[in-house]
Amino acid sequence: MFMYKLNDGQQIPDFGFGTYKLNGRTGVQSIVSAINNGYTMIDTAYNYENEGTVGRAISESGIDRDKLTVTSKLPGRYYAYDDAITALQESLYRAHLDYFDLYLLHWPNPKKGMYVEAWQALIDAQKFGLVKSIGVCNFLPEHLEKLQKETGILPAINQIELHPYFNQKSMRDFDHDNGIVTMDWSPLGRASAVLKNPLLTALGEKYHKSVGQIILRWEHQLDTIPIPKSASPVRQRENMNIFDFEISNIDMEKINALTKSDGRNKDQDPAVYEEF
Ligand SMILES: NC(=O)C1=CN([C@@H]2O[C@H](COP(=O)(O)OP(=O)(O)OC[C@H]3O[C@@H](n4cnc5c(N)ncnc54)[C@H](OP(=O)(O)O)[C@@H]3O)[C@@H](O)[C@H]2O)C=CC1
Ligand SMILES: O=C(O)C(=O)[C@@H](O)[C@H](O)C(=O)CO
Repeated sequence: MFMYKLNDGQQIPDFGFGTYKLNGRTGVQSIVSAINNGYTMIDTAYNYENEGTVGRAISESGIDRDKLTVTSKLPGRYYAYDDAITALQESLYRAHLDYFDLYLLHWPNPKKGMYVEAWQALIDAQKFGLVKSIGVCNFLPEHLEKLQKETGILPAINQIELHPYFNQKSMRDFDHDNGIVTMDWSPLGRASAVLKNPLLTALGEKYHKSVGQIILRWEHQLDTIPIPKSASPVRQRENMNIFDFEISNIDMEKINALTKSDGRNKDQDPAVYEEF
């Protein structure tokens, strides 16, 4: 597995596992299965209310902690400095972990205007050793520029919605030009219509792969990190099995052309959408 080198010197895998909606005992079983299937990076969030589920799965899997990259996220209601530090400590407590490999601001929530204060808390949390790397989700160029201007420190990761119907070319370019690695949420479009797209279906037949594998391979070749979620051990294995083929440049361009300006799954435009 390829490792991305982050702007703070840390390294993270080029593929991960999403856990939104994996909760409780069945969630533990799915996450243990993902770890046994070879996933080494796990994405959770305070707001998924499953950091405990993730922690339990890590312990039941028996894997060494240092073989895993574990990510969690700070919800917008805790963006005041002291609240952010307390929430991060609570996240760690719930997950039964001493540190996160990566901790992200979950949404910029620009109307609330507190993401710089929260970012300062993450900068300090990294110094305290609570987290190895710090990043953001759903940040637009103007939000990143503000972090740079006011703290001098840019995120290591920007986790954004990315799939063939919303390929985020300009945001990817901005991240790349600023040394930020792009990670893809809902990389399979949350199993929406994209999985039935005729071009992707035809490419699946051409490369002898499923539509999901075509999409995830395309995201890999865009130099981004997909983190597909699946409760099913069979689909977990399917989703990881993308490292034995290569999509041609011409076919990459065809997939790139599927993007739509209104292609977001749920109309969550971070310029206006707020989540706490
Ligand atoms: N930072 C942010 O703001 C956000 C972060 N995230 C993170 O990104 C992760 C991934 O995104 P998510 O929204 O879950 O969506 P995904 O694009 O990963 O899609 C998950 C859905 O696809 C199905 N699925 C998985 N594999 C396949 C396959 N090979 N063929 C067909 N269907 C499949 C799953 O069903 P089944 O489980 O039955 O296999 C599930 O319904 C999240 O779990 C979360 O960790 C997500 C949204 C926002
Ligand atoms: O899943 C997440 O990380 C989110 O940020 C949510 O917004 C999620 O995308 C959602 O759909 C909530 O309704």
